[in-house]
Amino acid sequence: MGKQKLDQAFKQVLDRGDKAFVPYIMAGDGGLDKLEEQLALLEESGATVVELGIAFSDPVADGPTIQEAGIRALKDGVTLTGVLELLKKTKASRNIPIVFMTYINPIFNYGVERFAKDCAEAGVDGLIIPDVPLEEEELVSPYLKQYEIALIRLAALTSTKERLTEIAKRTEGFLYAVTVTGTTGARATFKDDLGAHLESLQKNCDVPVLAGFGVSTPEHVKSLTQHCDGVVVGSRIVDLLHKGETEEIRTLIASAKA
Ligand SMILES: O=P(O)(O)OC[C@@H](O)[C@@H](O)c1c[nH]c2ccccc12
Repeated sequence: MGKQKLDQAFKQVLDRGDKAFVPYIMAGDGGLDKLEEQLALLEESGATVVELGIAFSDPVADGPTIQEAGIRALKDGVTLTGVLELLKKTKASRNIPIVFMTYINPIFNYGVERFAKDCAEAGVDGLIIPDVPLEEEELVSPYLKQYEIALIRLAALTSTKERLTEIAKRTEGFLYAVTVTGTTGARATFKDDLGAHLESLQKNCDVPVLAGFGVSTPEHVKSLTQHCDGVVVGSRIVDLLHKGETEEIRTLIASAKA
């Protein structure tokens, strides 16, 4: 459960010499009744952990692909409550750890303590909350600690060395190393010194370092994972899932294998 389940999942993958692959999908894109099947597809395809997005009306960190997926989910009437209920009901049919990506607003609206409790009951093992900086995480961290839910911190390219060190020290589950300055979305290339940046993050971090934002091809996965423990892929997966291109999804996930 929780943090421990994440640690075990990463250990298993890294011990056999593979890299971690964390796909992101928008919960309820295509209808909430499809979620169980989508999670099963990702688990079968060899994903290490699934990052599940909760649709929100003001997704400040997201680019067009994920914004559109969020709009589709919201139009379909998907809510945080609905997602939690579905995950709770289908928990027994799943082995793969789940991490929520949600902005802080829906959590406040739901009630922080109740949210942490219901996440634990639904089998949500970790959280990514992009609009809660280090200085404000006390708003949620005590409750997450109580239910052993990992708070995954994001390391931005623009942060100072001191700040990055603190983030790497505090993070739980994994460190989310953001590879670009800007919003989510598939990109063609990365900055030249990204490898060195990822390696320096790894030096200060006891949990796996995963690179995310812009990662969209098997070639990206191969080259980035020379410098870190794995990748997070969002927009490309959202796009392929929307188009029903499941074979492409399998190929992309398999590219993290040794
Ligand atoms: O879509 P990309 O560029 O592959 O990036 C991953 C990303 O989608 C996923 O991790 C994510 C979706 N929304 C976020 C908001 C903040 C941080 C991360 C995310």
